[in-house]
Amino acid sequence: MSVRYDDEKLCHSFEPIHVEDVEDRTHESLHLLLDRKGPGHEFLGWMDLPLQSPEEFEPLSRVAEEIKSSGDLLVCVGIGGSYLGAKAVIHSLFPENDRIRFAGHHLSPLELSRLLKELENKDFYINVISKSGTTTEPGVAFRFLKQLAEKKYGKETSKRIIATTDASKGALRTLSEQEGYRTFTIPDNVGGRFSVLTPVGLLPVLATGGDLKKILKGAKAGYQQGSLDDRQNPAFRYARNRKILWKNGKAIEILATFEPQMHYLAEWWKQLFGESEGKEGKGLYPASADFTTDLHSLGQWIQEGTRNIFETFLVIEHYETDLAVEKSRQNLDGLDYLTGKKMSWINRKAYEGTRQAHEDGGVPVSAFYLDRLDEENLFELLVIFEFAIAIYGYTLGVNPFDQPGVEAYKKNMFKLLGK
Ligand SMILES: O=P(O)(O)OC[C@H]1O[C@H](O)[C@H](O)[C@@H](O)[C@@H]1O
Repeated sequence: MSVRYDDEKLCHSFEPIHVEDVEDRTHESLHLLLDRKGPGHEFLGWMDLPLQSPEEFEPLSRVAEEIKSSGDLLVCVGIGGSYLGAKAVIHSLFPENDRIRFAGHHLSPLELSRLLKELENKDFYINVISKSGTTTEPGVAFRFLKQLAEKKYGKETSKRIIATTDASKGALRTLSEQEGYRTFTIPDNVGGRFSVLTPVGLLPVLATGGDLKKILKGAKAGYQQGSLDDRQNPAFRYARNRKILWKNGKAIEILATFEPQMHYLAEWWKQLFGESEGKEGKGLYPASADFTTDLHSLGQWIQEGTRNIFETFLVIEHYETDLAVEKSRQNLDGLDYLTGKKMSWINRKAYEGTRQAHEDGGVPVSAFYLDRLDEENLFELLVIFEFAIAIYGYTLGVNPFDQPGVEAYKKNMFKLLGK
């Protein structure tokens, strides 16, 4: 177990009467999930994914290896759950990898033009990812990218495009079969935002250097923690705390980290939580902050603004790469008091100081500690978050596995586009 949830101080701030009531409801919700009897139970395939064995991924590992060893760029085309898991993991673990690009998660002519221009002079693979196979943003981007690939590679194009989509439905499946692309399947019972442990997340992550065995080890540890039928289960405690805070008028949760490499992890978390809990007039607004950067912008608001927020920190305990401050000749910058101190230690003190300040300012705080930033810790955390939001959704009485509200903007857009 490398991921630890610390909510001790937070729990002391709760009135016992609030805890008891919510604790029972959370326990029922955990059971609803484990017994697979709650709303949306047909989308619980994500619960089985952490228990897969590396052998089950052989074809996927082979393609990932082919891309990795080619030295070519990999362009991942997808939006929402079809790109955030891979982006979160790659940005956290391999930020130095300059052979991955993401497209299809926006409608910007500027960004897409820039990418197409860059690709003119480079060799590339495309991994187009869409569960429905009909999403507009990746569909449009893929049309441009496919045309460029066809111009460049002619008949060889089909060797350079890999589609990750539904087993039988959707335009992407039909197109892939007609064009002879290699395909990987997103299981029917796994929703997009829960798909990081399917080919959706794993092909890009493995092609970028991720270690499958470590990934599955971490995911299994997350499963063991998140599915534990015990009130010490961190996903259970986190869900219960969120419910108590929501019931007591908190509207916004800020997921805050002191590690910029975890920026996209928070973006992944925002989709996972936002789409799962924000419905029927209920749910917390999942927001995020990058510290210490945002302490110089949002810090004022968090410290003294409307008291409808609480904060969850993501903290890395040990850094493999570190720097120590060296003594200067004249101490002109006044920083000699830090001589010999490591950056990780300074970062930790910034966290401790911030946490105390925010607690003093009336912000309820808890934290997830990761022993280090690697595949095992990261996937353990991702799976704990998946369990937590499923349990929390059930405490609210909503179906955490649908997202009916996302259709509203699409309807209007399609009308305006003349679809
Ligand atoms: O994978 P796709 O079918 O292209 O869907 C991509 C994303 O878009 C939708 O609008 C949903 O709200 C998301 O949950 C989903 O992850």
